[in-house]
Amino acid sequence: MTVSFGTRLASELAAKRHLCVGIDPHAPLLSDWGLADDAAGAERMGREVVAAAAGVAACVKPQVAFFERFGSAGFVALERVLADARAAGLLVIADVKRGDIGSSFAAYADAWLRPGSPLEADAMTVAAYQGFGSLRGAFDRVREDGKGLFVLAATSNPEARDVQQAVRADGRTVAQAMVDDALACGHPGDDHVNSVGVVLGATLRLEDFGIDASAPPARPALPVLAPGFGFQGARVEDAAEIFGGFGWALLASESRSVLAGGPIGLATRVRDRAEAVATALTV
Ligand SMILES: O=c1ccn([C@@H]2O[C@H](COP(=O)(O)O)[C@@H](O)[C@H]2O)c(=O)[nH]1
Repeated sequence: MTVSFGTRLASELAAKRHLCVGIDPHAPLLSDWGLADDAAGAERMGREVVAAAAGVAACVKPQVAFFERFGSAGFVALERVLADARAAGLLVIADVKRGDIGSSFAAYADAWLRPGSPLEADAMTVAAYQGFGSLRGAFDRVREDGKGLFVLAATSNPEARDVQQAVRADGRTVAQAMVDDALACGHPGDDHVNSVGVVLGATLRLEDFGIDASAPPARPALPVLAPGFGFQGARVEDAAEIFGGFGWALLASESRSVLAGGPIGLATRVRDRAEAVATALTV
């Protein structure tokens, strides 16, 4: 049996690595770094982030949109960043937020999770708004190839609450149903951490989404990818307070706040954020 994504993530968390460094080559950031707003600039930033994050952060999260905007050259750049991350032993979460009818979604899973694919990552972000079952094409990748999924549940953008706070016919919010459904999927080898997790924004009050963060962690624990720290306003120092029982398997994600300021001092910024979140989540 393949080693599950949940097992690999559990090792990172056991080593108190809870930081996820986002790789978001925004045009103004590339300019700050003295790089051109092109695929070569995005590649250079991505590879420097990987070098700074290796051994310090649990994972990196390339925001694929910032590579995709350069077309095929952007994908080649991303492939090189992914190869570096794999070689550095970092987990990679491709932030692609894919979702579609089952047959098309399976092709997305093939692109981002199939072993040997040029864009292979360890996990990808997915949207289940066409029904949780539409993600089934990725479940084989989870169970057979040891890959992971992060399902959008309560996202950090303010517009999302119209959809995610809506109450379904079964009385649960859409967000809570995503949490429940994610926990029900996974890999048979997931002992401590589930291979399928959710995205919960750090800027939110989870109770507004019908999510009870005070409950003790499930076993295996639901991994939570939490963007919204740093630039969007949440503080990693408050991670335990915000996420309660979800803190056990929390990945606190920061992109712009770590990338701003250029390559000089990048390693120190990554280390500082990694230490701050580890301290916040140490009970
Ligand atoms: O709810 C969500 C889901 C994903 N994101 C993504 O995370 C990063 C956040 O970047 P920062 O610079 O740290 O704000 C970005 O790639 C978003 O697309 C999110 O922000 N919220």
